[in-house]
Amino acid sequence: MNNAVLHVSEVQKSFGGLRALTDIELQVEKGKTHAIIGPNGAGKSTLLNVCIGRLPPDSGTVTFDGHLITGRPPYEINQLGVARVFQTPEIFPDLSLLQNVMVPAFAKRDGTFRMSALSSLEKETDLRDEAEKLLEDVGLLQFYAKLASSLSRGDKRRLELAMCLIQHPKLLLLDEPTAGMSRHDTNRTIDLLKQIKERGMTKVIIEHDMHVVFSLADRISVLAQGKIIAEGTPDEVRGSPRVQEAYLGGAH
Ligand SMILES: Nc1ncnc2c1ncn2[C@@H]1O[C@H](COP(=O)(O)OP(=O)(O)OP(=O)(O)O)[C@@H](O)[C@H]1O
Repeated sequence: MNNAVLHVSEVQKSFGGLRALTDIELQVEKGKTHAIIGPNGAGKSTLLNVCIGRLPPDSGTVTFDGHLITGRPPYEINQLGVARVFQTPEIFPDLSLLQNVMVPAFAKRDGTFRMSALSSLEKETDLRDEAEKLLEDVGLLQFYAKLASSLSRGDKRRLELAMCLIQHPKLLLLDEPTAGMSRHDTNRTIDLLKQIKERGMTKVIIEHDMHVVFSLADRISVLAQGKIIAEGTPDEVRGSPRVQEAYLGGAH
């Protein structure tokens, strides 16, 4: 695939005697939404952590936007344009929602962020306007002055999404972005992620909710026991007997 912005090649990762990833090949095309699905313990989060530099692979390479990023620390990979939303949201609990969204933009622009600079943050009207717009997009504007610690888990997830979007990443990695959300909020998040796609952002989504996967994905890779057992369009994956046997089953 010539237009791949993310290319994972021959990646292996073990934890002691457990092989979490075996010979992983993944190519994510620019501007597309690529879902990674698979049963619990299949290796999805491990793969994402390898891509963002949180875990070094035992062997193999990860290339992003022409840069070899294998073994580089997470902040360097982030500076290259990779942002991610985690299963457990990583937010600043003692800051307001608005401050939470502004901090990553400030940090990206200046390279570092000092808490002492926080009071000057809110005087940056362009940044503040953009942060408010993003809070509106994720449905949290009415709570902008509240402390982030007061939010539900699903709302923290949406706050973290806004914190990612203000960085204007080239690649957004989402680990179960709708977990803990009501069906209404899930659908709202799907709509938001569709809008982001229209802006040309590439996304990799790990998701258990097949409604979310089939609403958003251009391509799907299926992981089972650390191996990619299928890759293709949603229709191809849905029709694969191997996938049905390994994962989708009757329940999905
Ligand atoms: N830091 C770690 N140390 C030891 N084993 C780990 C570690 N992280 C993951 N594992 C193991 O590696 C395997 C893959 O885990 P991983 O979390 O990547 O799966 P997953 O597909 O994301 O699962 P889930 O859908 O439940 O989040 C599992 O057997 C898990 O127990």
